[in-house]
Amino acid sequence: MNNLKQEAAKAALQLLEPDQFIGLGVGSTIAYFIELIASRVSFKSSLKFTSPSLETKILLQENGLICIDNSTIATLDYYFDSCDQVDIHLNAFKSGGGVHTGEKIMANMAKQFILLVDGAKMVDKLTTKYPLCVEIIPDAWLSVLKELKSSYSSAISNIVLRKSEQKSGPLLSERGNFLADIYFSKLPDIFDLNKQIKLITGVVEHSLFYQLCSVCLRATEDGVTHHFANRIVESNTDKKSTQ
Ligand SMILES: O=C(CO)[C@H](O)[C@H](O)COP(=O)(O)O
Repeated sequence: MNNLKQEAAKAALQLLEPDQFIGLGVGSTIAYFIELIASRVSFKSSLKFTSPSLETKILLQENGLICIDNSTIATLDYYFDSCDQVDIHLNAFKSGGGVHTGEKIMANMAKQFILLVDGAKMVDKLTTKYPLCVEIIPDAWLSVLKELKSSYSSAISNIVLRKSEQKSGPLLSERGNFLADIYFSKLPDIFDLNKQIKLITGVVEHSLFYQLCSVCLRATEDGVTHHFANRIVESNTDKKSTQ
């Protein structure tokens, strides 16, 4: 599986050109991508990077890549990230990292949001395998919980407030908010879910990335395919040099 993540990251190298401004998400796929950029891209010193994740920012610095403060940026050439699960229309759950608010801001800023996945992450339709993570302003935690339970009573199996393992109490997001995972027994229509959860007062953002992704590079044992919405347009046979 890790090998396939590396293959997806390798295919993404071919999109890079000198002087681009690039956003990067977080996770093992993005860590491979950073290592590959640092070791293989001859024009890496002309590239500028940013990330919503402190972990990724540190990795960029450790690899000698230029990392810019994200609050000073309005446009990116590309935003690269992975996800927990993506459907054939390129809607994705990005719940794992708990940094979906910052990730969504970057996906919106980017001319193109590119997902890098191993084949197993792509499904016809999103499932209940992963929770929907919701960032919530702490004052509103109980009222949001009440509203979620009343609006989705028949569809939700559990709602779990993320807790810190290293100290007692809730885990805080980068913005000092709570993170709650909503587990569904039956996934509501994702068009409605995307809109309705955001309408709850106190919800900052949720981890469903609805119609935000431009292209998904999907690596399987047979190679890397480029998915645009529900079409597979090209296979990764392009050997544009990054040396
Ligand atoms: O969505 C994410 C973070 O919010 C990550 O991209 C997701 O957890 C996948 O990570 P990995 O590349 O380690 O499989």
